[in-house]
Order: sequence, then structure tokens, then C-alpha cells
Amino acid sequence: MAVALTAKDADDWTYRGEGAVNLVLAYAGNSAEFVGKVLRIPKVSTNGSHLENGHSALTPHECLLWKDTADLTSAPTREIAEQLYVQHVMRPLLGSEHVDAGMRILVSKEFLVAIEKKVLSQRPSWRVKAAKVNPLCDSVLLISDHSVFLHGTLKGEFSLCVEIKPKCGFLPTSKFIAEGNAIKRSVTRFKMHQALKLHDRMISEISEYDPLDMFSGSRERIHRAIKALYNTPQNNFRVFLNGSLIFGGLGGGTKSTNYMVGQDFEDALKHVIMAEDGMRTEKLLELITEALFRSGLLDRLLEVQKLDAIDIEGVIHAYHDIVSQPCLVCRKMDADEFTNRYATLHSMPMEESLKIVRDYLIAATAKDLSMMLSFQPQQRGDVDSPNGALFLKSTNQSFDLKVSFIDLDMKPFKKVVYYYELDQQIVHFYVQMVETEPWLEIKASNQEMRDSNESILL
Ligand SMILES: O=P(O)(O)O[C@@H]1[C@@H](OP(=O)(O)O)[C@H](OP(=O)(O)O)[C@H](O)[C@H](OP(=O)(O)O)[C@H]1OP(=O)(O)O
Ligand SMILES: Nc1ncnc2c1ncn2[C@@H]1O[C@H](COP(=O)(O)OP(=O)(O)OP(=O)(O)O)[C@@H](O)[C@H]1O
Ligand SMILES: [Zn+2]
Repeated sequence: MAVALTAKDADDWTYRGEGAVNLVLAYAGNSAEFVGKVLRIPKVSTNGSHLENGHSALTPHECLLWKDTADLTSAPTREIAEQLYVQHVMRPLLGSEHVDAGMRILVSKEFLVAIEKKVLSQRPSWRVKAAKVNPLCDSVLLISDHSVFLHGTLKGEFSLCVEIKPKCGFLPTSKFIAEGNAIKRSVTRFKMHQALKLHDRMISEISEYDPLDMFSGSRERIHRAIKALYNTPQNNFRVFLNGSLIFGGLGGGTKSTNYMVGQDFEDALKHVIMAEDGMRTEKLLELITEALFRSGLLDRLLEVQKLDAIDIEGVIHAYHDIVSQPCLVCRKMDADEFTNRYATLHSMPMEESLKIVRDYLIAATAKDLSMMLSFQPQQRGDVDSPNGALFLKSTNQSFDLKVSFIDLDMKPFKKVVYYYELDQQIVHFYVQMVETEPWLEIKASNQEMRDSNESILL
């Protein structure tokens, strides 16, 4: 593979966004090879966090876990293993037409240094503090830019892209959930995590979004979820127009939507949604609802999330058997509880323990991915789109629709311990909050009741 990008190429790439692990750049040059593509560049944390995916290939335990998945264990670097994971594990589960595993291209160190410098002022300061471009990586991923329609963003045409990070859409029912944590069966992890995030000042307001609405399969409830995402987008909702962000936080989360933000958004939609002033946002939320409802992709995603069948409170025991270490969780319980509840997990054959952890990690990817819904208004006279067209009755417009999944990274095996600790922290904090400030919970359920009455009345 020849080096595709050197320092002089950095000018052609512009900041598109980032998550905790990758920086994403969009192409703004004229080379046919890169038009309609983004680059996904791995970052390293500035404090050398141990949870980092790192630069080496899979760990010995990960080799054991993924031994039956084509070529994964013989991949020379972790980046290549990650790409094979998307290709051979996530793509078949989510649908090949909705996943682009991308291709790796070589980049020079000077390119990475130039990019780092170029995008610095656009990155959220907390992301800059947390991580920087990994200067040691020699290849990066080139992926389709899902925010633009390739087949015809001609002059005067518009493509609108909605990015949604739906998070976990079901309540666990596992018998391995400790009695003290029973609340997990009735309150979503998203909601409980919001309380902890607010306490830790990671967010400034509680999200109105409920993943159970999003994954309900009901058009009304999906609509409610989309309206909630619009009101409190955090890092779960963004909108791009021709690849430029017009709603939501660039590179991270954002505050609740205020009047000014709402007005600007309404204005930005004027060339795409043919409705009178003040009605465009509402029509767009309707269009997104219809696209999600009709695509059936949320049901498919939910099935993959449900590969987490026994909850982290069950998985942690299988993890300890795989690493052949005394189980830290069982050590803290009495003999009866161990015998009645967890002994079976510790007497399973190794292959079953591996399957439990493997499925859990696949589900973790599915709980953290984002969906990109790209809409392009059809020109009058267009024939049916190969990607499936959508008719928005209230504006008398047809849209081409393309749905893609992004951020399908393989979660590291050793993160299982962190998942367990975070889960306990989230649930304990929530239980304590409800015990000490029960009015918070009452307030929330009153609001939920009002919301559901409203949706019945609608
Ligand atoms: O644990 P969660 O649910 O908070 O998810 C993390 C996300 O936080 P969120 O709550 O969505 O803001 C988090 O997103 P942000 O950095 O908060 O935007 C990451 O996606 C993280 O994954 P990774 O470390 O990049 O592999 C995510 O970690 P995983 O749990 O998916 O490994
Ligand atoms: N293929 C793509 N097309 C268009 N935009 C993209 C694409 N991939 C990523 N993006 C944009 O870049 C942002 C960051 O990408 P991504 O979610 O892959 O980063 P990450 O660091 O892996 O995220 P996380 O924190 O969830 O692990 C996305 O939120 C999205 O706005
Ligand atoms: Zn145990």
C-alpha cells in the first residue's frame, strides 16, 4: 500500500466531528478517489488511559474470544482486526447495505501532525483535553460520507442527514441481577445514567429522550422519541445539511434546544422542507419518524442489542472464568447466594463462557452505534429510488432515503470489568437518589403520565 496522504493533503480535509476514540474528517478537495468520503483517525488519550484500544493487535484473551471469526485473530494490528470485526461480525447482523466497513489507507506522520494542528480550534475543549490524534498510526479508515448523497448532490440540490445515537432500547430481565438492583428491570439504563451524568456535571439537563419509545415499534412513540431528541439532543441527535452541521453538538453533546437555536434550525431547513415558516422543524421530525418506522432497522438493531441476554451482572462471572481469576463478585457474597444464583455460571464449559462474553461485547457495540439517515428531496419526475423513497404527505414531497450504521467498533475484552463497575455505580447512585429524594422520581413519573395522556389524546 503506497502512502496516500502526506502533509500537503491536509488542506483538503475538514473537521466533521469526533467521539471518544476517533476524529472524523470530511473531504473538501477534487480528487475522485476521495470525493464523498470521510477519514476516521484514531486518537490516544492524553493521560494514557488503560481502556484504550491501543495500537497492538488483539490480546490473547481476545484471540480466544474471536478465534472462529474469519482472519480476526491473525490481523497484524488492532486497526485491521477492528475493520474485520465490522466486516464479518457487525455487517451481517445489521445488513450489508447499511454498513460500510471502509478501506485502510496509509498516511504519513506529517499528515497527522498537520491535521491535528488544523482542526484544533474546532474541537470541543474537553475533547482536546481528553485525547489527541494518535501520531503513531500509519493507516486510517476511508469510509463513505453518509451525510451526503453521492448519486447526485448536483448544484442546487440538498441532502439532509440526521444522526441518531439511540442507545440501549430494552430493559434487562436477567435472573442474575442482584435483588438490590431490581430497579434495572423497570428503569432504563439511559435514564439512570442521566442522573449520574447530571450529578457529575457531564450534562446540564436531564434528557427527555426515552430509548424504550424509540424501540417500541409504535409510530406515535417513535415520534415522541424524536421530539424528545430535538428538545434535548445531547450527543444523541445531530442534523447536517450538505455535510455541514445545522443542529446539535459538533464533536460531542449539546444543551437543550432554546428558542434561538430552534429559529436558526427552522431557517436552515427552508430549501429542503417545503412548509411555511414555523412548520418546517415539525415536518422534518415527522419525516424522520416515518423513515425509522418504515425501515424496520430499529427492530433489527434491538435484536443485536439483546445478545446481551444475561446482563453484565451475569457476564462478569463468565469473564472471571475466562481469565482464570477468582471471581471478585462472588467473593463478596455468602455461600447460599452463590449456590442458588451464580454457581451454574461458574460451572459452565469454557466455550459457553466465551459465547456469553462475545455476545455481550457485540451487544455493547450495538448499544453505542449511531444511525445516519440521509434524505434527498426527489426532483419532479424522478423514478423510484433504488434506496427506497419516502413520501411526506403534509408537504407533498418525496425523498430518497439511505440509512447507514456508523461507529461499529469492537469493544475491548478487558472493558468488561469497567462495564460492571460503571453499571453498579449507575444503579447505586439512582437507587440512593430515589431513596433520599423520592420527589425526583415522583416528578419524573408524573411527567411521564402527562406525556402518555397527551399522546393518547393526540
Ligand atoms: O457506557 P456509555 O453508555 O456511557 O457509552 C459510552 C459513550 O457515552 P454516552 O453515554 O453515549 O455519552 C461514549 O460517548 P461520548 O464519548 O460520551 O460521546 C463512547 O461512545 C463510549 O465508547 P468508546 O469508549 O468510544 O468505545 C461509550 O462506552 P461503551 O459503554 O459503549 O463502551
Ligand atoms: N461515515 C461517516 N459519514 C459521515 N459522518 C461520519 C461518519 N463516521 C463518523 N461521522 C461523524 O463523526 C462523528 C464521530 O464518529 P464516531 O462516532 O465514529 O467516533 P467515535 O470516537 O468512534 O465515537 P464514540 O465516542 O461513540 O466511540 C459522528 O458522530 C458523525 O457525526
Ligand atoms: Zn462469580
